[in-house]
Amino acid sequence: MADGAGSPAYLVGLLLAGRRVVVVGAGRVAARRVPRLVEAGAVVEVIAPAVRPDLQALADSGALTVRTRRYRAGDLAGAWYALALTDAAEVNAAVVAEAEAWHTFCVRADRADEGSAWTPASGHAEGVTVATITSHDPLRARRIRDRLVEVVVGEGL
Ligand SMILES: C[C@@]1(CC(=O)O)c2cc3[nH]c(cc4nc(cc5[nH]c(cc(n2)[C@H]1CCC(=O)O)[C@@](C)(CC(=O)O)[C@@H]5CCC(=O)O)C(CC(=O)O)=C4CCC(=O)O)c(CCC(=O)O)c3CC(=O)O
Ligand SMILES: NC(=O)C1=CN([C@@H]2O[C@H](COP(=O)(O)OP(=O)(O)OC[C@H]3O[C@@H](n4cnc5c(N)ncnc54)[C@H](O)[C@@H]3O)[C@@H](O)[C@H]2O)C=CC1
Repeated sequence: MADGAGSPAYLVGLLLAGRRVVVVGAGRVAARRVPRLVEAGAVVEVIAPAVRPDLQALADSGALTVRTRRYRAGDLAGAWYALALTDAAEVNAAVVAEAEAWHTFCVRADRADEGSAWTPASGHAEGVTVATITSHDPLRARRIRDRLVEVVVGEGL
């Protein structure tokens, strides 16, 4: 990458309301990201053999669908966006490969460069959404996000 080019990602705001999003894996990373997808109005399907209780509770409330089983080829059919968030590299690779075949943008949690989308650190304040992407430094992205939210609130921007 050229010096100063920054992250290779092109930042975009997806309007996901009513659109199918498939999340493979239902652990810690999924628990952080799935509520944001639900807030965006996405039609979320979570697929995993072991589902965290907070995600199961969201499913029980009708906010999303859970399939308590392993990922199978074909699960991404009709998805606009997908997230490969399992702790098994070969499964995440298979999900990304299926997403490529469908031309569905897909995050890969364990090896981000192998996916086709990245999750920014995002925040909301005063009717504004801020989002930050670094280059493989998520904790820095989180710090910058927190500061941007403070500035929006504190300075009334
Ligand atoms: C590139 C990206 C792609 C993507 O995943 O979308 C990615 C990738 C990876 N993250 C890894 C690790 C961690 N990520 C977090 C946290 C966050 N990660 C997020 C985003 C992104 N992470 C994408 C853009 C990031 C950017 O470049 O700016 C945030 C901002 C947003 C969100 O997740 O919602 C959220 C913080 C915001 C919040 O908290 O609000 C923590 C902390 C924690 O989990 O508590 C750890 C443990 C760190 C430690 O312990 O040091 C690993 C190694 C995995 C492994 O070891 O296998 C990879 C893999 C790789 O870089 O290839
Ligand atoms: N990108 C990021 O922000 C971060 C990425 N990671 C990485 O992301 C991955 C996931 O991390 P965690 O959520 O902490 O893991 P976790 O162990 O909490 O959850 C893993 C989930 O994957 C599911 N799973 C396993 N095999 C599956 C299969 N065949 N089909 C469908 N689901 C399957 C499990 O049932 C479980 O729900 C790990 O590789 C970890 O290193 C970790 C922290 C942050």
